[in-house]
This record gives sequence, structure tokens and C-alpha cells, in this order.
Amino acid sequence: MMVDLIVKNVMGEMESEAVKELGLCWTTFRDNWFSFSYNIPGTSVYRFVKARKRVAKLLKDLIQKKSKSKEGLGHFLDILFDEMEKDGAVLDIDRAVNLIFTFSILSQETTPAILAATVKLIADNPDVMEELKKEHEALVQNRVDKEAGLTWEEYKSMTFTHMVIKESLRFTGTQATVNRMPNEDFQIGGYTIPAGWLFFGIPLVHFDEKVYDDPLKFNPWRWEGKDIHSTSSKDYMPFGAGSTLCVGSEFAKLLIFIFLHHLSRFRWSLDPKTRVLRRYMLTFPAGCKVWGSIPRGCNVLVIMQINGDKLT
Ligand code: HEM
Repeated sequence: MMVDLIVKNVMGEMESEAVKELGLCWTTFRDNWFSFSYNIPGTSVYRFVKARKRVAKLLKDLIQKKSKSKEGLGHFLDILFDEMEKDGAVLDIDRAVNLIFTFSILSQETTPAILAATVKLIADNPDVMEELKKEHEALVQNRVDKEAGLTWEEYKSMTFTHMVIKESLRFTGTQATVNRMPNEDFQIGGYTIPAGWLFFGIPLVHFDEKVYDDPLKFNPWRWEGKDIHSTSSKDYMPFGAGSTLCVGSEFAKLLIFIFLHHLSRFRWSLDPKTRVLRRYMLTFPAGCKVWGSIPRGCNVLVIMQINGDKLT
């Protein structure tokens, strides 16, 4: 589903066989992404390097074809071709392929995993589930127009839901390591990292007992009276920090919020087999299935649309 959506929006029309192959390559890449690094045929790394190359070739061939015909373009290709034609353009086909690849991996690995882990944390904490339900039911009941969609003001005013998302981002912290290669020697914690060395930092700041009481407890109330909207400070950095700060942070929070808004209108429970494991990223070996009963007057199919400042 993700591949279909990405392809449609980014690349535009594509033959179904190519979409299928792209999907297979992406899955192979993701499943073998963080493995012990021996690039020998048959090993995980070999499979993921091969999948990466195949995706690059598929995307490059298609971009080249479309750059000639200019037909059936997705939003991204449309913008890309405009940019490439400008004087002093910084984008070329190879950079575009890298961007498309990075976006698709980032959008598949981060938001869905955090969202599923958030649902699991809520299911494991009935007091949180109850409070969320109260907040969303009150919102819908107090609306004059019961059919109206969620507005930006409503989104901003839902304090408890923002506390849940903020706590979940602290708790799940998908970025398992920060990888950097310094251009010049730098000092950190009494060590010198020489220029050109690869540095793997493990961010533990979200579990620092000096900053967070009982840090291993999922407790949205710890954010009561604090700044619930900020996404980056020296003690809180689920979206990274500095010049590589995540460009999708606000969008990701909004998506999680909209999902929770609709979920909170159902009576629901989680399949007891659901487990969250951290390999490198968060994984769900038994999936993450939600069982729900449908409240009266609620449509089962949830379609989200962002229209100006209005979410429908
Ligand atoms: C809950 C969801 C997400 C989390 C936790 C997250 C986390 C992060 C983190 C920690 C970084 C910094 C990596 C580093 O400095 O090494 C980052 C960068 C980035 N993220 Fe996200 N992300 C999320 C969603 C998204 C989405 C939905 C998109 C795309 C729409 C996105 C696009 C990016 C991009 C392009 C960068 C690189 C920015 C740069 O280097 O200039 N992220 N993200």
C-alpha cells in the first residue's frame, strides 16, 4: 500500500510490474538494512546492496523516460523537471533518485512504526486510553456541526493527545544511532574523533534519570504544564537536532494525531500477541492488529484530507 501511494504521488504513472518489483526491492532493503557488514553473496548485506542498486536503476530508467515524454508525472517529478531546467540547477537525475529513495525509506520506517508503538503503549495503559477517549468524545460532542472535520485550532487545543504523542516519541525514539563522519577532528566526552572516522552515537538522553523521573515508565502526564509542541531541545530530540533536523516532524505528528482521533471513537483492543522489538529500528514480529467495535454514526473507512487549514 505504501509503495503504491508513494509511486503514485512521486513518480506518477508506472507499469504495474515495475511497481511490484520496486515494492519487493524496498522490502528486501528494509529487512536486511542493518546487518553485519559482509558483502558476500547470500548474506543480508549482499541482498540489501543488490536491492538498493536495482531500485536506483528502476527509478533512473523511469525518470529518464519521463523526462523525454513529460507524460504521466507525479507531483515530485513535475517539480523536479522544472528545477532541473533552471539555470545553475543543483538537482540532477542521480540526486533525484537518491532523494526518492531516502524519502520512501524514511516515511516507511518512522511514522508507521511510531504510530503502531503508540497504539501498543496506549493499549497497555488503560488510564491513558480512557483520558484520550474523553478528550476526543468531548470534542465531537461540543461541535455545532457534528459532520465537520477536524480543524487546525482543534488539533492545537487537544492537550492530552499532544502529551501522549510527545511521551511516545520520547519513549520509542526510533533513531537508534546517530551516524556522523566529521570533516575535522572534534572532541566529545574527553575523546577525540579524528576527521574521516565514522562516529556512531547512541542517543540515551530520553532516558536520563536526572531529566526524567522514572524514565522507563510511559507517562504522558509528565508533560503537564510543559511545552508540548516543541520537538527539539537538548533533553528531547526524537526528530534529531541541528542542521539535519527532520523535515517531516510536524507532518508525522499530525498523522499520528489524526489516527488517534479516529481510533479514540471506537471501543478497541490490541491483539495480545502484539510485541514491539527493537532490532535496529522498531519491529513488530506478530504484526500490530487492532480489534474495534464501530460506534453508531461512524464510517468505517477513514479518508484524510488536508484542505487549507482544515482536516477532513
Ligand atoms: C515519527 C516520525 C519520524 C521520526 C521519529 C523521524 C526522525 C528523524 C530523525 C531523528 C532525523 C535526523 C537524523 C540524523 O540527524 O541523523 C530525521 C531526519 C529526516 N527526516 Fe524524519 N522522522 C520522522 C518522520 C519523517 C517523515 C514523515 C519524513 C518525510 C516526509 C521525514 C523526512 C526526513 C528527512 C528528509 C530527514 C533528513 C533531514 C536532513 O538531513 O536534512 N521524516 N528524521
